[in-house]
Amino acid sequence: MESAIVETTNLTKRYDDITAVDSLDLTVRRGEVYGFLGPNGAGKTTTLRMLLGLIRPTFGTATVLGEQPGTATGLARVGALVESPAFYPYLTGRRNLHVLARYAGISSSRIETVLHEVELTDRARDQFKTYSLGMKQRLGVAAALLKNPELLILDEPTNGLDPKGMTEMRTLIRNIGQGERTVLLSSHLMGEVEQICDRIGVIQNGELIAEGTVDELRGHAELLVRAEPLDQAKQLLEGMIGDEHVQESDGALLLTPDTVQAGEITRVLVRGGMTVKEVRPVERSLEDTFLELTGGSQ
Ligand SMILES: Nc1ncnc2c1ncn2[C@@H]1O[C@H](COP(=O)(O)OP(=O)(O)OP(=O)(O)O)[C@@H](O)[C@H]1O
Repeated sequence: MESAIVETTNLTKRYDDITAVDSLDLTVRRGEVYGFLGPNGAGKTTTLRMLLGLIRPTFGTATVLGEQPGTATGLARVGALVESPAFYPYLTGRRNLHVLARYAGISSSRIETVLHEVELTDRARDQFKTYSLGMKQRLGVAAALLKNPELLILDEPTNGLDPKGMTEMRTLIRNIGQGERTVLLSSHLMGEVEQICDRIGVIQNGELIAEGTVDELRGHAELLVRAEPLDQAKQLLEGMIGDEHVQESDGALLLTPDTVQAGEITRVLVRGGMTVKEVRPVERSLEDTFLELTGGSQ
């Protein structure tokens, strides 16, 4: 059994003096929805194109479904929506899928299944040019699903969609990603990957700067402490848990997680003669983590 559906080692792509992707080591596991998150220009599309064998790495390797990217047997098991797919505007959605299926040697029996999967059955008789952007994008996903792929790769699937289209696409991706099928998608919207992905890889300037589940990346809650006098409380707590775990912010102290319990902190401060006004955990959002990791660029 394959340990990973996608695995890259030192994957690097250079264009002259631009390093678009820099020594990337990422792992996508079977059955998960993996979000490749990063600001514009971070190297997401370049990475996905390497995984599909559309471009060659400068260094490093990638394995997709146990094979090198771009082999015929590998590609038969991978569906992708990386560039906007070309559909015939005057043909219906269904007819367009027929053309693609025939071209790819896929049985037309899949067509109704995929139309149903992307919820386009009701509009399948309409010409492609009458579709909303969201429907066009969903037809693109339907096309990628025709070969019933084990791995579906989607590059910024909600880009350019209105809020309703985005919600529909996100629901669709969650549904597609249930069960055995693996989905790898890129996005620059952290709220989006937080909603739909099981695991996330954060990329910036071509480098993978974090990888993990939403919970792992978010980290544990910090502890907020308000006590008077604050500078004495700070000194006391620094002595107790180390300078690096105590930060002053807005007239309060923020203690990094996994160090001590609220009760213990309170006891120590009170015993030290300080007035304790508040000790409570503060949840970090993934947004905080993302902004921290990427230095605020999005
Ligand atoms: N063919 C190319 N020639 C030269 N530079 C390129 C080429 N393709 C990509 N780049 C550069 O590589 C970097 C990464 O681009 P890439 O498109 O992979 O980023 P991205 O994360 O997908 O961003 P976006 O969401 O804006 O597409 C950018 O600086 C881009 O300008």
